[in-house]
Amino acid sequence: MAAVLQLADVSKNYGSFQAVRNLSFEVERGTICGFLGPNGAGKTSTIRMILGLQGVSSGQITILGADDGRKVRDRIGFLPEERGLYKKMTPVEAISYLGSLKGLPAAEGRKRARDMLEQMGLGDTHKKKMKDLSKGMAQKVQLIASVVHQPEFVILDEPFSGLDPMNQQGLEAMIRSLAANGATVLFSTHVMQHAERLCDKVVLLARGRKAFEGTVAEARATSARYLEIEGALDVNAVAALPGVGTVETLSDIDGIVTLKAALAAGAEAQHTLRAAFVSDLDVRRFQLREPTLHDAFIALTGDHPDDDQRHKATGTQIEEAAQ
Ligand SMILES: Nc1ncnc2c1ncn2[C@@H]1O[C@H](COP(=O)(O)OP(=O)(O)OP(=O)(O)O)[C@@H](O)[C@H]1O
Repeated sequence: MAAVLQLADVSKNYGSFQAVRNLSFEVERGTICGFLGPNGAGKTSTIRMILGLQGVSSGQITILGADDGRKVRDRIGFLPEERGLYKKMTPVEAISYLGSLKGLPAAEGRKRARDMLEQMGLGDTHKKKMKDLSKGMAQKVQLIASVVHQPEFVILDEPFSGLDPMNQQGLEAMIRSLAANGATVLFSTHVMQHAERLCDKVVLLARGRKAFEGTVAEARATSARYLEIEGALDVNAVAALPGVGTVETLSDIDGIVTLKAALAAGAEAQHTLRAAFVSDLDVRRFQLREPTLHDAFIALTGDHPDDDQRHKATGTQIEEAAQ
């Protein structure tokens, strides 16, 4: 598959501080790539270099065959992290104006703006000024403005931030439909769940360095499966069970603890559960969890990309021990 974006050994220094370090990765045409990392990892700096909005300190970037994003700006759609559209314009005016800067005729821009606003549930905002829209609404308008000229390559910097869960879902659908129509999408986020659901590929960034590049499944496979065990339990007794590696206490409420126990490669969770009952441990809940992208991120970088998401994990429940 042809790469529409290639970064080769790219670094960015701000004075003596190196925000991006020897970063190399590729994005193939027609795919959705998640650019992941906690706050301050260097995502925005990288995106600005990709777009040619700031120069690289060293290394090379090729985007849509060009050596500078500014040369192909009309073929790119960009949603910046800093939002704020022309406050006195209506959404239709703002969208068609930004489209016109990318070569889209005004009448066509207004028509597309009306259709896209309708699709995004903003059909009744036509007469309002941008300044009178809610933050989430204004963000959706800005998003529409960034893709109204139907760019080949869409770059979105933290597009999910500031949107409620319903609108986040709508944005996920929009990103999928952009890719289904042939566009390439690169979006940055520090919330792993969006990337987990959407991405063909993820690039994990930690303190300016690439920690991982590959599919979501490949990222997950770098992390161990684990057990979540709840009860009046002694950590050392759980650590001594067969197949169990390191044990972490997730919560302790009046002596009822929830433990996260890493499962050794090839170990059978059922075997561990049986041993727990034979040892007469007070197990009230026992679940086998598959590692999430979030778990993989922590395993790969030692960083927590988003503390709010820390305890959320999908998994297969083997058994709930009745009490
Ligand atoms: N113009 C600048 N001058 C000096 N330091 C900067 C500048 N821009 C960014 N930095 C620093 O570079 C590092 C990376 O910032 P960047 O905004 O690229 O990260 P990010 O991953 O996009 O984070 P966030 O999600 O918080 O925006 C941070 O430590 C930031 O303070």
